[in-house]
Amino acid sequence: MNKSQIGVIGLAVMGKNLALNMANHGYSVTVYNRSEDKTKQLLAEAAGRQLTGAYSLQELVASLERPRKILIMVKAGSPVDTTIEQLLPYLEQGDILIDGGNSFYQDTIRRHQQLAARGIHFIGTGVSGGEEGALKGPAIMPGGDRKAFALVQPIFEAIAAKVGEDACCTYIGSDGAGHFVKMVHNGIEYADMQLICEAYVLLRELLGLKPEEIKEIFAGWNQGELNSYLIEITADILGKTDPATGKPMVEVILDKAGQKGTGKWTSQVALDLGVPIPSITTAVFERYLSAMKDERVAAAKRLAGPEIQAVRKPAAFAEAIRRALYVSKIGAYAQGFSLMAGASRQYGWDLDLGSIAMIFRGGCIIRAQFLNKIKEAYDKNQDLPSLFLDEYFRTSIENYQQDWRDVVVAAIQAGIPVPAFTSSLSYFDSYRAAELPANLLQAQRDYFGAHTFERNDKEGTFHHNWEA
Ligand SMILES: NC(=O)C1=CN([C@@H]2O[C@H](COP(=O)(O)OP(=O)(O)OC[C@H]3O[C@@H](n4cnc5c(N)ncnc54)[C@H](OP(=O)(O)O)[C@@H]3O)[C@@H](O)[C@H]2O)C=CC1
Ligand SMILES: O=C(CO)[C@H](O)[C@H](O)COP(=O)(O)O
Repeated sequence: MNKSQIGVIGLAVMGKNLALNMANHGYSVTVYNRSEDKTKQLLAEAAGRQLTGAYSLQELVASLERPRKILIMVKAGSPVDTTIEQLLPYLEQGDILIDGGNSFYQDTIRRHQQLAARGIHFIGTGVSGGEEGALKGPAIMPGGDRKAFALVQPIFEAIAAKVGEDACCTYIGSDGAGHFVKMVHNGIEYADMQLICEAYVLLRELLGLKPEEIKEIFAGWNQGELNSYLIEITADILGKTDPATGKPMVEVILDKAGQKGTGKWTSQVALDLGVPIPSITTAVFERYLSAMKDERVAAAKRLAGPEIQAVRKPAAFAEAIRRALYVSKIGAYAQGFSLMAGASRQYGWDLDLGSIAMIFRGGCIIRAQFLNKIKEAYDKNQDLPSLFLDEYFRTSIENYQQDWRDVVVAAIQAGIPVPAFTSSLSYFDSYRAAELPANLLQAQRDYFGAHTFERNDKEGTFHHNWEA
């Protein structure tokens, strides 16, 4: 019997579609899932393609050509460790395990070390694009053993999304680098989604627009510099009707956001690395606040806010919202890319931020025309301290910052929460501030705890006798 070129374990949304994508590109694939029904269902759906089913891990391993290449697409966390443990007895030195789930990068570093000690190569790879991307072309962010990656590179590049001639797949760096970058991708995704939601609520509450009208505005925005997958699907969502009630679909969905944890990890890691990412963290907190639905409903009955005043020039204000959204988005991406730069220094990954922007251009959830500008910025200066300092982004903010401030002020005066717009703006203002009030903060620390301070007129560390 001919051996398959690659195996896929885990046939839920992602694994199933990645396996189909590989088969569609002419690769022979053996598929396995813990519960057999998913394997049988996939084989039935994919009749005629080069997919072979395996009903045990031993059978899967035996069906693969050497060195074996096995893509694990199971639920992130302990299921990945369980799967690896169960596979190990059947593997040989030189075999390659690939974890394509949303694994925490520290777990990937640990697994990489454990498997290296046994002569097994490990590639921790971010995969983004959801169900459709997995089938038609995701963005792929592989990290780990570079020589092992070379053996799977042709398969990854074949199935990845393409922008022009470029495959949205590039080697990211050693051990956990690929999963780190995917985690930050998701953190940026959280901020991007929150910002779009804030633009939507401003159009709804300040301009009194209906979903169908907001859909047209988003569709228009998608033709310009905001062009992106998330804006495109937002316009699409706003045009859908609930078949059961005839109401706009968006209006029958409960305002309680879910999350699987990658945004929270991004914020936790940023705190550990000492890199500020307020818009991303705010987006995580807003999901938590949204989940407190009962408490919010009770509070709404007791805590009054201002009356919302109608906006006098709606068309001009809608344009101001667009501009504020664009520059807030620049702020969120500046934070995400700073975090990757910080991690690159910390872990010695030597991340190529321009190449990362390039692979984000296609296949993934945050794909956007705007990423070309980020790529160009890092092509000009790969050590750029912040995207804000690139000429294109600096000029965009210069041109739009009055609208940014006007929109945030209008929202605050109307009592409409826009925490991501606001935190992006405050991040920008803090970043551009030559002086912050941390001088007073240092004095306070020294006053109550003798924590000492530096002076701006001479070198050294000082303590003042505050109570003298
Ligand atoms: N869904 C998405 O849009 C995206 C998901 N991802 C990531 O890709 C990975 C796969 O995602 P998705 O396809 O949504 O699947 P899920 O995250 O929903 O996981 C379900 C799969 O994991 C298997 N599984 C769960 N627990 C175990 C276990 N203990 N041992 C063995 N197998 C187990 C399930 O097998 P069984 O059928 O037997 O229960 C099933 O195949 C995850 O890490 C996810 O975070 C990445 C990008 C996008
Ligand atoms: O990785 C992804 C896309 O890039 C997934 O869609 C992710 O699971 C979505 O995250 P959450 O459920 O936390 O919103």
